Amino acid sequence: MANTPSMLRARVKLERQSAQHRFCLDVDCELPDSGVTAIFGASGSGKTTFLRCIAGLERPGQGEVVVAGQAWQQGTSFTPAYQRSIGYVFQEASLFEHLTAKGNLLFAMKRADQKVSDDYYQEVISLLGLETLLQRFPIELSGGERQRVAIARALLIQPKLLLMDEPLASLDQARRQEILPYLARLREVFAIPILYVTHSIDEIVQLADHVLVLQDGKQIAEGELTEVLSQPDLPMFTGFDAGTIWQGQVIERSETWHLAQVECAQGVSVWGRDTGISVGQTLRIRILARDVSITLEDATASSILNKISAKILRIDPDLDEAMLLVRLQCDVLSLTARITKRSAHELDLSIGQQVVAQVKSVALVC
Ligand SMILES: Nc1ncnc2c1ncn2[C@@H]1O[C@H](COP(=O)(O)OP(=O)(O)OP(=O)(O)O)[C@@H](O)[C@H]1O
Repeated sequence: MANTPSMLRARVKLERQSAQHRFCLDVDCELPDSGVTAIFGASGSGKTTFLRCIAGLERPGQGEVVVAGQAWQQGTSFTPAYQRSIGYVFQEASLFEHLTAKGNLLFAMKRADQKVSDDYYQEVISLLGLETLLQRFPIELSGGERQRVAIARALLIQPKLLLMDEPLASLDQARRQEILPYLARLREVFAIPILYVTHSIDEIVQLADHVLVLQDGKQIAEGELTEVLSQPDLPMFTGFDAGTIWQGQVIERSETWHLAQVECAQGVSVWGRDTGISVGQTLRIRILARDVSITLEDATASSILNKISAKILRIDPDLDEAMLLVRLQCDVLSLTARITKRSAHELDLSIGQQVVAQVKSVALVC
């Protein structure tokens, strides 16, 4: 079969057997060769093992790994890890402690397949905001700064593929928020495909274009971000975490109220908390079903700012016996409301009914 150079092809089967435990990874997927693909799943589902197979750090019994038209594993041929053009960023930035940040970067550049141009070096330094950190030793850097150096180091290898294994997991919430914009810019500026392992749905929403979901070593979903995160039958996106993702453009900011308005479809917009984003910028917003309520008519005296006309498409059971998931259509957008069975009964909700969905602005971050 001819390889499709535009896709990242990964078919890996690997079995681990110990006295107490058997684990089998069985993944067969074609991922986009650009943008960020999030590898998502519970602890122990095989995310790191999958990444290690792509990197050549594990040798699956059966497998095919083709990246940018190059077969790294196929039939009996297996390219060792050091010959694969990969940048790998781990949970903890493992920098050489005896070298400055710059020394660590120069060391990586020697490993690059091609000479690193001054322009590329400067672009990486400025993208990760490292100008003032270059002369410091790792011990003099914060966790977030160390991780930024580690990401720069991975980029300076000029890899064909960037693997990131929970790069923010060792950082506190403030440091994560500090690094996320760098990662978002990295996705925009460099055309390197990124496989990004994470447990965090928020990180996926902010960064990923594509998602691969693993459970017990098997892929249970794969596809475009909004499509996968809206699947009602995936256990990790149901119940308390059920939600929908809307993408839109900031059309107004209110400095008085610290709110921003995002238009997500013709005539469908929501107000959320303003984080300083500019008018005209596009962003994704995750609307959790538990932050959406339903009324039969537009209640004028309400604390809720977002009232959206909607039609009921489906009413599904929830993991919690007391709750229901009401699937709504708002123009071309879908939305889910998580309400009690009692409310659905008292409002006498039915499929096809026209209602008003109320979305709490306080729950939305723009
Ligand atoms: N070196 C090893 N030897 C034996 N079993 C291992 C080894 N590393 C991982 N495993 C097992 O393989 C399975 C997959 O582990 P893996 O680290 O890939 O999961 P993960 O989804 O990345 O988990 P986490 O989110 O906790 O990092 C688990 O059952 C784990 O216990």
